[in-house]
Amino acid sequence: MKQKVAVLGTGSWGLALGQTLIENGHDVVMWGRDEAQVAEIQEHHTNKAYLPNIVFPERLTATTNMADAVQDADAILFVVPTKAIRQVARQLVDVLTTVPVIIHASKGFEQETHFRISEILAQEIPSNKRKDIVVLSGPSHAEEVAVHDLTTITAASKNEAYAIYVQKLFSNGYFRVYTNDDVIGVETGAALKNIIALGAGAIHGLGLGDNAKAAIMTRGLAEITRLGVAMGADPLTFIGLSGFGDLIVTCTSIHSRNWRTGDMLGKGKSLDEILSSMGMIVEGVSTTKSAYELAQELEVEMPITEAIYQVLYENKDVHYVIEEMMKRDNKSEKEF
Ligand SMILES: NC(=O)c1ccc[n+]([C@@H]2O[C@H](COP(=O)([O-])OP(=O)(O)OC[C@H]3O[C@@H](n4cnc5c(N)ncnc54)[C@H](O)[C@@H]3O)[C@@H](O)[C@H]2O)c1
Ligand SMILES: O=P(O)(O)OC[C@H](O)CO
Repeated sequence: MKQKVAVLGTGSWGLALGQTLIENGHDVVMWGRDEAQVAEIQEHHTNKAYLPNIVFPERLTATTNMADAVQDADAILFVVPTKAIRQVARQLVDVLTTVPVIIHASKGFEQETHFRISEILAQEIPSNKRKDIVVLSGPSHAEEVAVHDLTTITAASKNEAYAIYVQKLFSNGYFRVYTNDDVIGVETGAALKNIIALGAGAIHGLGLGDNAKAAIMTRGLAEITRLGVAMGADPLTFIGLSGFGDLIVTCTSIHSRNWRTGDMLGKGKSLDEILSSMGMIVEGVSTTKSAYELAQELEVEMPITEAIYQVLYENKDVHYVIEEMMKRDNKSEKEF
């Protein structure tokens, strides 16, 4: 059945998902705070800074007026950077006139509080003003979805009916959506893989070999699983799309902002220089800090995260942190 969906966020992922929904026959209005981005979508059906070669369908409209965007909405998709989720949710509550399904497709933890995104949304949007909150997450670069490259993704909710609602909303011939009931696992896998992608990029930038790439991905998955399980996730989720799947794509794709950031760090550029040239959100940088703090709080061993934290936040040299990691006490692969 045709649905009206408001997409909050006019970045690359919001646009690719908005286009997918339009192609599935739904009505979509995008909300963005950036007047220039909204005007470009309205007038030229493009966002040349984020998805340079894509012309979006004319039916994909955008506005800076949130009340207009969410009017009559059956579903509202949050796809702004994690740091903006709480503030955008507060703005939404003031203008909501329907009781929509809330979906989010962002990846990260709130700084300081370490809340997952669905937790922030549940705190800010009263339960009588919304239906369920569903997480949409998996190995999916906007650049590929926007040109209909085959993609698989997960819709996660404790309430199967709403996960199926989101599955049906987005599924089509190039976009296959699976359901999952492990919201914690899906959100933690999605957030934490960005840290490992920073490391995989750095390994590439340093000119290290394929063995090292395999090592960081495999041992990265081990520490993602350790922290995720300590936060209440099902360990099996981490061998699914939002764990292993997203880890592979983010650690190997040239489209990954996190991988590219790591690559440039490995080549000796400074973090400030890299982030200002990127012009797009690199969630792994703030997630590294949250995960480092969470690991200490929950007493979980995360040597790769710790090493990346030291490079990003303590100005340690990449070669030095790799050497220190390799010198750690011998251990069994099965130690958890
Ligand atoms: N790009 C992808 O391929 C992709 C895929 C899956 C998930 N994600 C996740 O989706 C989220 C958004 O990523 P993106 O790639 O679309 O980012 P982006 O950098 O391409 O765009 C971010 C958008 O958010 C807007 N924005 C920034 N701060 C804001 C604020 N305070 N209030 C309102 N809007 C604000 C920007 O103007 C921009 O339109 C991230 O959490 C990212 O990890 C991205
Ligand atoms: O470009 P990245 O590194 O933010 O990754 C985007 C998506 O999370 C990949 O699934």
